[in-house]
Amino acid sequence: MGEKLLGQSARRRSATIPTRLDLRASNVTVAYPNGHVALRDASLTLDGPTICGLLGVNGAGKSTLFKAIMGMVRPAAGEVRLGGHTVAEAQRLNWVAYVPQNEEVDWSFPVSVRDVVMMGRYGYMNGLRIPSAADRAAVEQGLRRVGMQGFVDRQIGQLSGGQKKRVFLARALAQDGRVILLDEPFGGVDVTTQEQIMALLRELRAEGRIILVSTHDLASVPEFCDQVALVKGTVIAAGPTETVFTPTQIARAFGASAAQQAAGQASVSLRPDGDGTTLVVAADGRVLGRLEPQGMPRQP
Ligand SMILES: Nc1ncnc2c1ncn2[C@@H]1O[C@H](COP(=O)(O)OP(=O)(O)OP(=O)(O)O)[C@@H](O)[C@H]1O
Repeated sequence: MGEKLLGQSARRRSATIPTRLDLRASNVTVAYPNGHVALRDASLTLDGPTICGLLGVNGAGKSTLFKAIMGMVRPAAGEVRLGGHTVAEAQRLNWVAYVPQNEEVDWSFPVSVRDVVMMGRYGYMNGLRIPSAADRAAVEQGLRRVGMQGFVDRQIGQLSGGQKKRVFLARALAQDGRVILLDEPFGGVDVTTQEQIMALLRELRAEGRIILVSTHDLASVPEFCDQVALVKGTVIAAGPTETVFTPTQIARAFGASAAQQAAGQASVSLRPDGDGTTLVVAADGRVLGRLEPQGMPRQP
């Protein structure tokens, strides 16, 4: 009976996966129970396959947008659709996989690496959660792809920060999500691990998935993001990296002083103007943009 049910749901999944998947967040507003509005009227469209960087200061609303895409918070207004499906339907189809920030996980919980990665398969199992041969193979393959196959029986709390991240990536791989959300995958990892994770994300894009990555590592964005979404209480700009990851837009999202560092690679400087605004100036003296006191851009 269980096998039969599993077979039916597997058929349903394969029948409904579109060849091109899109993610559409439309005018999403999220308020937490304490009344704090973390996102207001946020819209983002991603036509996969793609790698999109989600950028913004601490508290800008990046994790909240992830939670809305995963169905962990219900928007007070607006909606998220994946391949035309609601978030609840996409969850049933196992489309959305999530790699959390290390800080979000209770590492004292006594589970092995195998158990954590197997969680990615729960959506494919019946109520008894007895792994099939396919589930075990997906777990093994996920761990192999992130180079953690040698740690399968280790308690998750006994791993380094970078190793924990790789295990959660393996969980997302085992889940075979069409949309993969990564919350700061490069925080606290060494350069080699960062390069390995980037290479893996490129592979996942080549497999047709949508990858949405929140990161504070702005320097790496032009190298590995096709698109960028800037978040500041809403999505203030989104689109191809070359058009959105510009000094003026970075200054808009990160504020004047942070933008000086963030946009250092683009050789810009910020210069106060007489009327209380700030000029964004290129190395050759061209004025690239002008920031209003509250950080909103205006044409020079
Ligand atoms: N459960 C909650 N209840 C109330 N407010 C919350 C809750 N979670 C987050 N917030 C607030 O919502 C805002 C957005 O938080 P969010 O975690 O989405 O930011 P973020 O961009 O992911 O930040 P970071 O870069 O620090 O991870 C912040 O002001 C935060 O304090």
